[in-house]
Amino acid sequence: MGKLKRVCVFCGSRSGNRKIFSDSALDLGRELVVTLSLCDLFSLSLSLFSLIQNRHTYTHSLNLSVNLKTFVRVFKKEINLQVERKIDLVYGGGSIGLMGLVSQTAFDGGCHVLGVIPTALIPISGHAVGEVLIVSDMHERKAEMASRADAFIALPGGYGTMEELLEMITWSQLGIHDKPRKMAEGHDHEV
Ligand SMILES: C/C(=C\CNc1ncnc2c1ncn2[C@@H]1O[C@H](COP(=O)(O)O)[C@@H](O)[C@H]1O)CO
Repeated sequence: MGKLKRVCVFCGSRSGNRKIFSDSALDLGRELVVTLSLCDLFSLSLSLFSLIQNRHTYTHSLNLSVNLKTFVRVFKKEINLQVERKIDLVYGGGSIGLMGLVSQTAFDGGCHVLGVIPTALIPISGHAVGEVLIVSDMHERKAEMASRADAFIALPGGYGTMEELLEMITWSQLGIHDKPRKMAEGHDHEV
């Protein structure tokens, strides 16, 4: 499978009564962003340097300047790979409940956020961040979300979340798509 560019997140329109629910929404938002801390950068640089040192100890008689050049080249390449890992989000729109938490976190971290919302829900869904796609009904919404995402993740939620996830699983069973699905309900269930 190629690199994930955009994931569709189904999640509660409320935050639920357990801290783990909102924590999982915040964690997922951060995972989409992935910004390395200085500490991450430092440990990554150390491990890369020692890797290159070890490799070159066998081939050259420990030529430090060669190793440093190689280190800088590999480090730059590796850093770009890591820092540029932004995965875009498509979700049900609005700012209520877990939907608000995951979308705001991804948006603040620089991910593109697309909320797909039926006209009738706009008045009860709160202000959305990012791009908003207004659709006529729930069926059109689901079709848009499904076609624009490379994978589906379900966070904790209620009947709405369950229904959306089950439909994606059913579509997969029917061969309508073969996109990965993952349910994160506090624990990690593969579905
Ligand atoms: C009825 C309530 C809020 C309605 N507002 C919604 N706005 C946007 N999207 C919604 C809304 N309600 C449900 N959805 C969709 O279903 C999923 C969440 O449903 P759940 O029952 O809360 O799990 C979500 O992924 C949306 O796509 C006040 O609760």
